[in-house]
Amino acid sequence: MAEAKILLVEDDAALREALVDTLLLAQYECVDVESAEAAILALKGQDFDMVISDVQMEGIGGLGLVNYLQQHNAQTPILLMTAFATIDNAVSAIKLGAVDYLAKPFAPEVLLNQVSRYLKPKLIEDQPVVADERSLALLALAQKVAQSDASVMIMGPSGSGKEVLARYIHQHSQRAGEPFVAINCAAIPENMLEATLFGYEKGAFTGAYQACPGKFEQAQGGTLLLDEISEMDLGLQAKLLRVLQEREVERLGGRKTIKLDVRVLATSNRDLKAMATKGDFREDLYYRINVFPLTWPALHQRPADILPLARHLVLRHTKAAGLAVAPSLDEQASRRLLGHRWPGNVRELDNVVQRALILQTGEFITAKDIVTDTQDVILEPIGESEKANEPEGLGDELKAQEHVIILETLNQCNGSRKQVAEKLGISARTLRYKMARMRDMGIQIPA
Ligand SMILES: Nc1ncnc2c1ncn2[C@@H]1O[C@H](COP(=O)(O)OP(=O)(O)OP(=O)(O)O)[C@@H](O)[C@H]1O
Repeated sequence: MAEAKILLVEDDAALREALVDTLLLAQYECVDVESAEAAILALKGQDFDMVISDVQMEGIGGLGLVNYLQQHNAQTPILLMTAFATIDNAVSAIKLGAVDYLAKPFAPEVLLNQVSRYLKPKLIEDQPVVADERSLALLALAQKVAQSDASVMIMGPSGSGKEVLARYIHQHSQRAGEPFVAINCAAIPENMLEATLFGYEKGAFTGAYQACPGKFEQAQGGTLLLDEISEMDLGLQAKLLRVLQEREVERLGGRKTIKLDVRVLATSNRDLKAMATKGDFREDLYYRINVFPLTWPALHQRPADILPLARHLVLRHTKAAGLAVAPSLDEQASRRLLGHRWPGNVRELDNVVQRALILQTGEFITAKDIVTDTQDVILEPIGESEKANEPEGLGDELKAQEHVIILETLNQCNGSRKQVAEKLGISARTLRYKMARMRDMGIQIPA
C-alpha cells in the first residue's frame, strides 16, 4: 500500500530532528539529509512523494535543489523553508517551481497544514497499528518475510491481530495486486471444509448442483490464509499436505489437476508444536507451514500499543457511524485502559471502545465509559486506593521518572534529539517513539 514518503533537507541538526518528529507523528514516512547534494543522491536512489528543504545551506542550497527537481523529478512537490523570509526569496523560489514557502520559525501545525495540501497521511485503515517496540520489531520482520514466498505461521492469543498481520504480509508482498482469500477452518462444518478448500464439480455430492472453484483456486496468483488451521481434522490435513507439496489441486469429483501458484499463510492460537508432538496435528504439515513463524505477544505484553490502538478504534467506529468528530480519551480513561490485563487482546479492546462510544457524552471518553469484558457495572473514576492496586502502578511511576529524565536531558542538550539519544544511550528512533508517547499523554515537549 502506498505510503507518503517525505525527503527532509535541513542543515541545522536540532531543527532537522524536531521536524522529523513532527512528520513521523503525523504518520508520514521521512528520510532526512543535511544538504541539497545529499538530497540529490537520495532522490536518485528512491522515490519520494514530497521534498521539504531549507533554502540557505552550504553548496547548491535549496534553490539549486528546486532546479534539480524541475529537471529530473518535476512531479515531486518541493516546499521551502528559510530564516530570511523576504518576499524576493519567496517569489524566486515559487518561480523556480517550489510549491510554497515557509518562513522560520513556524509551528508544527503550520508545516503539517502545508504538507497535507500536497499529500494524504499514510493510510492506516487496514494497517496494523503499533507503537510498542516488540510490535514494531514484529512488523519489520513481517515486512521482510513478505518479500519471500515462504509459508508463514502466525501465532498469538485469540484476538491479538493474526489476521491483520496476514493481510499486512500480503499487502507488502509481490502478490499485493492479486487476491487475498481467507478461510476460517474452525467456522466451516467439517464435512464442508474439504469442498470449500479444493472446490467441486457438479454432482460431486448431493447438493452440488453446479461446479464451484475452491479457495485455493480463488487465491490463484495471490495468498491463501488458513485461519485457525489447528481445527482441521487429521484426514483433511493429509490432503492439504499433498496439495501444498504437489502445488496442484483436484476438485472433488473432478479428474483434472489444476496447477497452483498460491502463497499459504496460516494462523493458530494453540501450540501447534505441542499438538504435533501429541499426534493431534500432522508433524509433516506443521513443518511445511511453519517455514517462518511470527508471533504476536498478548496485548498486555506490549502496553505501548494500547492507547494508539484505542484511538485508532475510536476513529474507525466514529467514521463507520458517519460522525464527523471523534471523542478523545481523557487521562483517567487512558489510565484505566493501561491498567487492564486484556485477556481478549485487541478484540476485547475493540469491544470496550464500542461500548465507550455508546456511553460517552461530550468531547471526551472518561473512565466511567470504560467497561471491560469482565465488568458489568459502570465504574466510578479511579480513586487513590484503587490506583495503588493497579498492576501498572509501578510501571507508571517508572514511566514518570523516564519522562522527567527525557525532559531534563532535552533541556541540557538545548533540544537536540541526537545529543539526547546519545546521552541516554538509546537510538534516535526509540527516543522519537518515547517522545511521541509522552505527547500522546499530553506532556509538552520543547521544540
Ligand atoms: N495491530 C492492529 N491494528 C489495528 N487493528 C487491529 C490490530 N490488531 C487487531 N486489530 C483488530 O482487532 C480485531 C481482532 O483482530 P484479528 O481478527 O486479526 O485477530 P486474530 O488474532 O486473528 O483473532 P482470532 O484468534 O480470534 O482469529 C479486528 O477487528 C482487527 O481489525
